[in-house]
Amino acid sequence: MARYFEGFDDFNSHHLILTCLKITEKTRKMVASNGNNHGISTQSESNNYDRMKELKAFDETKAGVRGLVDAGIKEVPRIFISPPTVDDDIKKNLDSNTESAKEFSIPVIDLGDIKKRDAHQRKLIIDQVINSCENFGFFQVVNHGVPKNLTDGMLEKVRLFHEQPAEVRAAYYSRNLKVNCGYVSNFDLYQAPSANWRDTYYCSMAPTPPKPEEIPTILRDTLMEYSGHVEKLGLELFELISEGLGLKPNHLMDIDCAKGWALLCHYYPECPQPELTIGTAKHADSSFLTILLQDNHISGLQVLHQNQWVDVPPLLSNDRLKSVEHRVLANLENPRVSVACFFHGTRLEQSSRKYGPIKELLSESDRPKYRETTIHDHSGRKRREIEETTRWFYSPSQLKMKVKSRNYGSSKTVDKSSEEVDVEIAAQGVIGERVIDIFSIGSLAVN
Ligand SMILES: O=C(O)CCC(=O)C(=O)O
Ligand SMILES: [Fe+2]
Repeated sequence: MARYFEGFDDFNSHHLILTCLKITEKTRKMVASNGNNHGISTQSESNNYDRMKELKAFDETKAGVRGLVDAGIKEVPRIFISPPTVDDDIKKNLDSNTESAKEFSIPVIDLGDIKKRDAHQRKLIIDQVINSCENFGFFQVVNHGVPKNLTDGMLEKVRLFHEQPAEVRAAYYSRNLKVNCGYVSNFDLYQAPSANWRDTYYCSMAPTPPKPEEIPTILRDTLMEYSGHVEKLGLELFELISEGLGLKPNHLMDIDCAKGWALLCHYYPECPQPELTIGTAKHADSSFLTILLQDNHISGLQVLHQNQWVDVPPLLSNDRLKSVEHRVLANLENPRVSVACFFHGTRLEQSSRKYGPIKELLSESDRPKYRETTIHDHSGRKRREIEETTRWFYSPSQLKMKVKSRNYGSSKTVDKSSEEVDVEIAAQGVIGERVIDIFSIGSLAVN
């Protein structure tokens, strides 16, 4: 461990370029001469493992996972190795072409000319959206109105950003997520049980858009153009989903679901031992809606459906009223790129808007199951506490609670009265958690 990062002792912002170059050279030589992992411990070198120190050393390179791969790493460093309790099915599912997984395929919805469709045709599309959301939690859309040259261009620019020399990327590296835009490897590097094989450029687009000069030149124009299109698509989907729920078309917009949103430009470098780590660990998005543009060539995205990991082939997609679990596998051969657009609502501390069950959907027999909460309260520390204790999934159509334990091993569905649910949630200290499930409408992948 010490050897690889030694040269970073004198690392500071004034000497950023010089130092990075020096270390990269030094590391290359070391890899060439030793053929080892630059001193970062791997599975085969388990003695003297100081995880926190290694995380910090990795973070301080500001070069991300791409930097490790460029330095010629041959084994996955231990900080990236997924503990078997969290994802011990990774290896098994690297080949998800199992018979059971093949039974399912992701619904594909054609949104073409939605504005020009008559009421009957529009209703058919809305039904498809709502059914896919309820039954699958994820769907792909085609004819979504985002031009192909723009989606291709966006993916290419993201790739170029992450493949710039390390010293150029390092200038954007920031773990201070209060800044509008930045580059970072693993937002939760110091909290997660293992690091993801992934780097990210992120940009918060609303409610306060970035100043163009805040965005790296290599991404600037394409990112701004793409974000205009993806926002339009998001608003369209919020409208369809509102209508599908039997609400006014602008209901979800009126409650500010589209008011705050961010773009995450992910890059998954090729990985020497993909069976030991994961690109993105299993999770459910906490946004109201996620629109995901994924790589045209490299697969890896999988959605959990009826306890099976189902591949999401490169194409355009989405979910409803439950936030489906998904993950991205690491892969041996080539880097993978994706752009996730999260409509997360107003997360600002000062925003007092509260979210809870949609009142119009409640009735005498369908009473509220959760108390109201603000997005700010719901996210951050509470979110982590929730993940460490219990995950709750609520599908209003089924009126059932799904309880998932942290070790992902057990899952059961139970019917509860609202009083029982409140008591149980209060006991866990996660009051108000329903905001995820009622509004976390899901993920939409675009190609
Ligand atoms: O890269 C992907 O395809 C998925 C990323 C993702 O799930 C996320 O950012 O929440
Ligand atoms: Fe996600």
